[in-house]
Formats: sequence, structure tokens, C-alpha cells
Amino acid sequence: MVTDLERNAALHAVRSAATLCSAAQGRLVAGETLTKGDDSPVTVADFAAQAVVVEALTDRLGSIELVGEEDPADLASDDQASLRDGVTALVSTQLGHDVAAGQVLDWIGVGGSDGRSDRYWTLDPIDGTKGFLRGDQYAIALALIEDGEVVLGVLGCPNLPNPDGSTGAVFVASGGEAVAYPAGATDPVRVGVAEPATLAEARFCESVESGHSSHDDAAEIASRLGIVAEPYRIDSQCKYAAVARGDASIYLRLPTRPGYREKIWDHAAGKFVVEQAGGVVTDVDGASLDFRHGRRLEENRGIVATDGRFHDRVIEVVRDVLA
Ligand SMILES: Nc1ncnc2c1ncn2[C@@H]1O[C@H](COP(=O)(O)OS(=O)(=O)O)[C@@H](OP(=O)(O)O)[C@H]1O
Ligand SMILES: [Mg+2]
Ligand SMILES: [Mg+2]
Ligand SMILES: [Mg+2]
Repeated sequence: MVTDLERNAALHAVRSAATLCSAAQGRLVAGETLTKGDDSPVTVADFAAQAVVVEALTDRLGSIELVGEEDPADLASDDQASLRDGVTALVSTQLGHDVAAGQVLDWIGVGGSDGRSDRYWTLDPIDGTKGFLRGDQYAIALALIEDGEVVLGVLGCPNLPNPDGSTGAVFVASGGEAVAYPAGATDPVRVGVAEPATLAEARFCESVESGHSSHDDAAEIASRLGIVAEPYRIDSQCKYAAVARGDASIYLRLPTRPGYREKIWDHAAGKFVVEQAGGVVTDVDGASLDFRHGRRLEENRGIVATDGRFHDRVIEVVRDVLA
């Protein structure tokens, strides 16, 4: 069960992080980006966004359990002093008052939970960091998980173009529906998946980076399904938003190497937005995503999200191609 207090706190937290990230994107200077141990990039804005989400949630809800992507240990060494200062400055600007560096690191550190309890939050403060650095799409993804099931998903997509010409929307999924708050709108609009009459009319989306999802396998799957439209390549969990509101009807995330396990924060919020908008999300074998195994989806491989109608057929072809 999700309380109104939790839903409102999560929406406020994601909006605050989105404001911070929008202000920071395009203004990063040399030294404000770091390569993590797994060779992936992280910026001052990723750390700062995690801090402001924790501040917003704990201020309204008291202590929380959170599985967050970023780790304050990456900022701890003496070499990282200027990165720490950059993070602290972004957080202070967003909160409107000076905050001590130690406080900022403590907030980020709240995200260190192992994700093995009955009820926890998970956060990707910037999903699609490579897209963020390129000046493209990224998302702030926050979800609440209860007994291994997502019960609340909030997805901030600050650069997503809206049908009315505005830019940016926050998607909220809970209680049987998915809604979007387009930039500037106070009232939410209901979002629902597209229902193309035939698979041939479907459009699929995939990662921009071929290292995150195999473009070659996706092209083969699309060809076997008779899909003619070019793939919609868009960074981050904006792919889930695209399926949820009908910009595309399939999202394929196809393993690029055998041992990779998806991180829970890369999928929890987005997959719930698609489901509450009427779609279906599984792994490439058609199995439900299982959030009971800690920080990674240990029992799943890859992702397939669809509008629902053609899910079984898509899985059949995905399994054939990946076999
Ligand atoms: N090998 C591999 N396979 C699958 N996924 C991986 C892999 N390596 C990294 N990651 C995760 O990909 C996250 C970004 O995925 P995207 O779909 O947004 O990528 S892309 O920007 O569209 O190319 C990215 O999330 P962020 O770090 O939050 O950006 C990573 O967690
Ligand atoms: Mg990352
Ligand atoms: Mg991510
Ligand atoms: Mg991230």
C-alpha cells in the first residue's frame, strides 16, 4: 500500500532532482565527471540528485530504506575534493541554503541498502548518464518496492518532448493508473499504451549505446516480426515512458554479454509506469522481473516491454533469435 504522503514526497523529490539536473546539464566542466570502477561515467549531478531525493524523502517520511545507484565512497578520497565541492554546491543551490559536505555525503549514503527487506525504495538519480553528458535524454527514476513488487513508480524525464510542444514530464504510476505531469501543467493527464492494429505497424525503442543492448539482435527480431519503422533510440528509462504513452509499442533490451545482470534502479520505476499504463514487462525469457534478490535482477536477463497485445509473439521471436 502506498500512502498519499509517500506519493507526494516521491513526486516532490523527483521534481527537485529534475530541476537540479536541468540546471546542471550542459554546464559541467572538466573535473566534474568521474569514471567508476565498472568503467561507467558519473557526474556531480548524479551524486547531487541522489542527495536531494534523500533529503526530500526523509524530511517528509522520516527514516527510509533506499537502494540508490551512487555511493559516497566514490567521493571520499582526497583527490575528489573538488568533485565533493561541486556536489555540495549543487545541493545547496537546489535547497536554497548552505549545506555541509558531510551532510551531503550522509544523504547519498542512505542509498547503500542491500534491497533485501520487505519494503524499500530504489533510486537512479540520473539514468542515462551518457545521454545526460551528450545533452540528450535522461531520467530520474524512483520506485517503492513492497514484498518484491513495485507499488509506486515516479519517472522524471526533463528533456522529453510532449505532444503539446512543451518539454519535460514526470510520470507517476500507482494504484492502478499511470499519469503524466507535463512541464508547466498542474493537473495530471492519464497515459495509456498504443495499440497498433498489427505488429508491422509497431515501433520499437532501444538504447542509444549498443553496449547496453544489442542493436544487431534487435534488428533481426524486428525484421522477423515484420516491423518496418526505424528503431526509436532514446537514452534512459524515457524508453519506458515512450511505451507507456504510446510513442512506441515495444522496448527491447537485449543482453550484450552473458554475465550482465540488470540493476534494479534501471527498471523498477519505468516498468511500473508501463504496467500501470496497460502494458506488459518481462525479461527476454518472458519471466516477471523479480525484485527480491538485492541490488540486481539476479534471476532475470534483459527486458522486453510491450503494449501487451503482442507480448507473447514478441517473446517467442526474441527467444528464437537469442537462442
Ligand atoms: N552492459 C550493460 N548492459 C545493460 N545495461 C548496462 C550495461 N552497462 C551499463 N548499463 C546500464 O545502462 C544504463 C543506461 O541504459 P540506457 O538504456 O539508458 O542506455 S543508453 O543511454 O540509451 O545507451 C546505465 O544506467 P546509468 O548508469 O544510470 O546511466 C547502466 O546502469
Ligand atoms: Mg550509472
Ligand atoms: Mg541507470
Ligand atoms: Mg544512473
